[in-house]
Amino acid sequence: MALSVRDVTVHYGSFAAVRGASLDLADGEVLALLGPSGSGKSTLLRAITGLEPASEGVVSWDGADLAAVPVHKRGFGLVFQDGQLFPHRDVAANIAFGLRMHGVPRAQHAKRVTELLELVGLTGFERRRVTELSGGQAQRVALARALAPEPRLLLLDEPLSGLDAGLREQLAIDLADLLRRSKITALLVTHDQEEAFTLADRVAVLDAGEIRQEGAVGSVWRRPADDAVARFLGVTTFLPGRASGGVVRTELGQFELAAAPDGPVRLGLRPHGLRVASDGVPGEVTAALHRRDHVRLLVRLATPAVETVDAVAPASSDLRAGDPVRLAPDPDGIALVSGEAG
Ligand SMILES: Nc1ncnc2c1ncn2[C@@H]1O[C@H](COP(=O)(O)OP(=O)(O)OP(=O)(O)O)[C@@H](O)[C@H]1O
Repeated sequence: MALSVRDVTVHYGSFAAVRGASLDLADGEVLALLGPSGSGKSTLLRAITGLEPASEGVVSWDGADLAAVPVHKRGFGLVFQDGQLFPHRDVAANIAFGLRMHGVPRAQHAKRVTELLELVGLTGFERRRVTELSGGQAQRVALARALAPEPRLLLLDEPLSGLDAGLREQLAIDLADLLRRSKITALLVTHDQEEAFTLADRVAVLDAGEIRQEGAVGSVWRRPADDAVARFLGVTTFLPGRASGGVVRTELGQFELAAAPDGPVRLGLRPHGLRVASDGVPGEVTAALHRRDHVRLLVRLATPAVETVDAVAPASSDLRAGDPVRLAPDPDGIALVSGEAG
């Protein structure tokens, strides 16, 4: 295991911002620390880098404890939300800074800078002043600078959150491609689930300083460990049911869920887990919100198990509050929630 974090607790004064966090990261793997604002993601990342002392626990690399290894000797590359470039230097000098710090001979700088600019999609930008870059370009330069000394671990703290939505999506795709192509081992902090799912192989979901669940992206999405994780991952309705042979019977109809163990289960529905259909559970629209590619509905049902649910209709729908509607389940929007209700 490349990175290993065991029972790490970090205090700010008497307040424990991270409690008993453990995680592992294998070579070439990308792990996202995902969680709401204030859940302790940045604090855990800072403890791993050595920027924040842990009051308990061990951070090790290939089995060697890093406690006595200073930040700049850990072989980690860092990228923050605001890339923190040197404003008075051009792009090449910013990237070469990382090389100088790691004793790469000056004669090799220009070639390496050119390679890195190509890697981040900024070929020919060497002489550009960093004050003349767009937000997205600046983050690409920050990434190139962090990658310059070939770090054994890349740590990214909300690297895309300062950018507008469209750019963020594009840069997330480019970054995911770069991490995979170059087989970079990386730890990413984000509060954005789409970003985490685009970039990471595995996610660790934090809430109130604790890692609540850790696993492959798909399994965390489909089987959240508890209600808090489920809510954070977009579940808005909880629904009891009874499973038998991969079919779950509920008051809102039958759901096919191969993973459901026979017996009582708890389902978590995301809004698109219920769709407007000609045949289904009857209800009345109480609100309709028009989104780019669908209409999000709030629907009052006549069932005792759940009174109000979120649902979706096609973008072309002209449903309004007060209209009668029927809803049918869509397995794609349904998760199996483990653990205690909360
Ligand atoms: N230097 C500090 N001194 C005291 N408390 C701090 C300090 N830094 C963070 N905290 C507190 O620790 C908790 C965790 O903060 P942290 O920044 O790690 O959360 P986060 O999940 O990264 O949040 P965000 O997504 O908003 O950056 C918060 O309650 C925060 O207020």
